[in-house]
Amino acid sequence: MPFTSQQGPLVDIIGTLEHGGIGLEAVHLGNTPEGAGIIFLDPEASLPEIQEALEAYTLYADTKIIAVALGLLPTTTTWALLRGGVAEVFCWTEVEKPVQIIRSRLAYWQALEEKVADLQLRLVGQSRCWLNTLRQIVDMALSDCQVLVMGESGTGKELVAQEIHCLDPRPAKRECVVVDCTTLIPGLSGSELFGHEKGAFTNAISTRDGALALAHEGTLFLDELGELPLPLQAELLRALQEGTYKRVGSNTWRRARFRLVSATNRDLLTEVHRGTFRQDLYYRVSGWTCQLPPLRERKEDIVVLAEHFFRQQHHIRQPVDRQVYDFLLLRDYPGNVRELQQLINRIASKHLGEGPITIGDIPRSDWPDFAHLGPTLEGDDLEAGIKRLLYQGLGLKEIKDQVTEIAKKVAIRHENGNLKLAAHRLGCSERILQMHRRAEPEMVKW
Ligand SMILES: Nc1ncnc2c1ncn2[C@@H]1O[C@H](COP(=O)(O)OP(=O)(O)OP(=O)(O)O)[C@@H](O)[C@H]1O
Repeated sequence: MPFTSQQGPLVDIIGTLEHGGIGLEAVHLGNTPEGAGIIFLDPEASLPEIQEALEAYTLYADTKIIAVALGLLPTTTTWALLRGGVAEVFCWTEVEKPVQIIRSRLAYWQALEEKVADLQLRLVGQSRCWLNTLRQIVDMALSDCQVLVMGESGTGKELVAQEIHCLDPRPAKRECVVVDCTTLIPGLSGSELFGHEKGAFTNAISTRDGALALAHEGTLFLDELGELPLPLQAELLRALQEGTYKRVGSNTWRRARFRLVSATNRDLLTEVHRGTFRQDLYYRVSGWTCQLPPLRERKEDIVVLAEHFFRQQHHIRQPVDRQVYDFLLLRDYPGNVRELQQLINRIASKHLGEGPITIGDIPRSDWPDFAHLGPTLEGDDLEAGIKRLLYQGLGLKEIKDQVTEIAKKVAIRHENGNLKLAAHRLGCSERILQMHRRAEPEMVKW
C-alpha cells in the first residue's frame, strides 16, 4: 500500500501499521501506485499545501485514500479533503484502534472493487465517473435503503435497478417485480399495484394479486416513478409507510415487505415544487439517490460500449476500423447508451461477411450532415477574423498557424480538456495537442 508523507519522521506509526500486517510502500508522485493510499497529515500544514499534495496524488491514482491526521484537523480541512476525493479522514490519536480501522476499510474496499469488476461486465464502462457510479451502486445495494435512480433516458436506470436487486444480500430474497408507472391508470384505483377482488370493477373476472404482493420479500422496481398519477401516489405512500395495503374491492389489510427501487428521468424535486409529485413520497422513496451520468459526460466509454455491443449482441469479433470509432466519438447521443446501442445494431446489420467493420457499414441515414460543412467554413466570423489578421500584417503561414492553434484550443475546450478525444476530432496525434498545451501561444484577439 503506498503512502505519501506530509511531515517528517513517521517511524512509530509506520512501524505500528507494518506490525499490524499493513504493508507500506512510499509513493513518488508521478508514479502510478496500486492499492489504497494513506496520506499522513500534519495539522499545522496549510490547506493549499494539503490540497496540492492531494491533487498531485489523485491525478495519477484511481484508488481509495485514507487521510490520517497526526492531530485534530479543522472541520474546513476535513471537508476539503473529502471534496478532494479522500474516502476516509480520521485522527490517529483520537481513535481507539487505528490499525483495525485501516485494516477493515482496506478489506471492505478490496471486496468492493471485486464486485465493481464483476458489475462492469454488464454495466459496461471504464471512465472514472462510471467507476465511481458503480462503486456507489454496490454500496447502495449492500445497504437496506430504498434507492432512487435518476438519469436521462437511456442511461441504464433499469439495468442498474436489476443489478441492485441481484447484489442485494438478503437471505432467501425473492424476485424483482417491475412496474412501469406510465402504464398505471388511476381509474383502476391501482389494481396493478395492489391487486383486486373478483367483481371489483368491470372486467375483474377473477381475484388477482398486484405488484406489491408479487414483490413480497423481493424488490419492487417502479420505473418512471415521476409519471405516477397523484391519487396513486397517496395510496403508494400509505402502503410504504404502514407496510399494508388493500386489494381493490376488499376490506382486508394485507402485508407486503419488499425493497423499493425507483427510477425517473424527471427532476422529482422540481416536480415537488410544482405540486405534481408529493413531497412526503419523495422523501420516502429517496433513501439513497443515484444520478447516472449521460453519455456525453463519459465519452471515454463510447468505444468500450460499442465493442461490447458488437461482441455481445452481434457476435462480431472482427476488428473495427479507426474511422468508425472516430465517427462514433464525434457524434452526439441525446438518447444516451440506448441510442449508441441502436446505432451499433444498424451498423452490425449492414456489415456483411468477413473483414473489418468500416465506415462503409454506416447506414446513409446516420451519415454526418455534410450539407452544413460548406457555409460553416465560409462563415462570416472566420472571414472577419482572417481580415483582421491580414490587417495586422500577418502572412499566409502565420494565419495558418493562428487558425490551427485556435482549432486546437476550441477542440480541447469542446472535449472538456480530454486530449485524446480532441485529437480524434481534429484527426491529429495526441502529441501535437500536448505540445500545444505546454506552449500555449499568445493568441491574436478576434
Ligand atoms: N452501462 C451499460 N452497459 C451495457 N448496456 C447498457 C448500459 N447502459 C445502458 N445499457 C443498455 O441501454 C439500453 C437502455 O438502458 P435502460 O433501459 O436501462 O435505460 P433507462 O435509463 O432505464 O431508459 P428509459 O429512461 O428510457 O427507460 C438497454 O438495452 C441497456 O441494456
